[in-house]
Amino acid sequence: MTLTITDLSCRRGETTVLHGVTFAVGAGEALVLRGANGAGKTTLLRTLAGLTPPMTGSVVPDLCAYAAHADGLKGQLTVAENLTFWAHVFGTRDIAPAVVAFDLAPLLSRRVADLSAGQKRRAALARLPLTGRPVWLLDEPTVSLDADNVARFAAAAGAHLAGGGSAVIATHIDLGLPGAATLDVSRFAASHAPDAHDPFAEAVE
Ligand SMILES: Nc1ncnc2c1ncn2[C@@H]1O[C@H](COP(=O)(O)OP(=O)(O)OP(=O)(O)O)[C@@H](O)[C@H]1O
Repeated sequence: MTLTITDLSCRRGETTVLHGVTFAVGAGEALVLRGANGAGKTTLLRTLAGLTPPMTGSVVPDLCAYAAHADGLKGQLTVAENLTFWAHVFGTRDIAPAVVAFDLAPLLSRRVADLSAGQKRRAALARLPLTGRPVWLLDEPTVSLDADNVARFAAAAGAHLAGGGSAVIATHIDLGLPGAATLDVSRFAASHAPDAHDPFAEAVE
């Protein structure tokens, strides 16, 4: 499965942030998004995930599992209850491989609200394989993780790729994923693109 994105324009609020985004990510491949703070990495991921409709181009949210900045877990439920709920939603049965991959066994009976930031992050990331979806969209997935858990996450992402999945990742650290390509979203900055409605735009440039 190849995720092919052509001439995508992405907005945040009323503002067009990215214009003409074009890339492809094949099975087994990862694309690392680069760009300064505010360049539009989160905006692109949210658009790919279907949370914000694109202004031009199209996306396929049903192929994608999105791990956002926010963990999105139910604080009053335990880790086991959160993962079981998630597995049920996506029709997967067995949470055990995800529990092992993210070392969650000691935390299964703990309420998510009582966990540390890194523990919450591990529980949130463990939902990715439970979706069964081929494209992982990851927004700074390693924030709050210690070195051992960064390595665990990199191994889980590597296993996902080895199994024919793909990933689009905004990250400032090198996860060491083999063959990962990079895309600097700044090249698609809408403010750099001529405005089709502004006859003077090209003259100004
Ligand atoms: N809710 C919002 N409404 C309007 N504009 C927003 C909103 N959230 C972010 N923006 C703006 O959209 C632009 C792109 O932000 P985005 O979060 O996609 O950048 P980013 O590359 O992910 O940045 P960072 O590296 O800081 O996480 C920025 O100019 C930002 O100020």
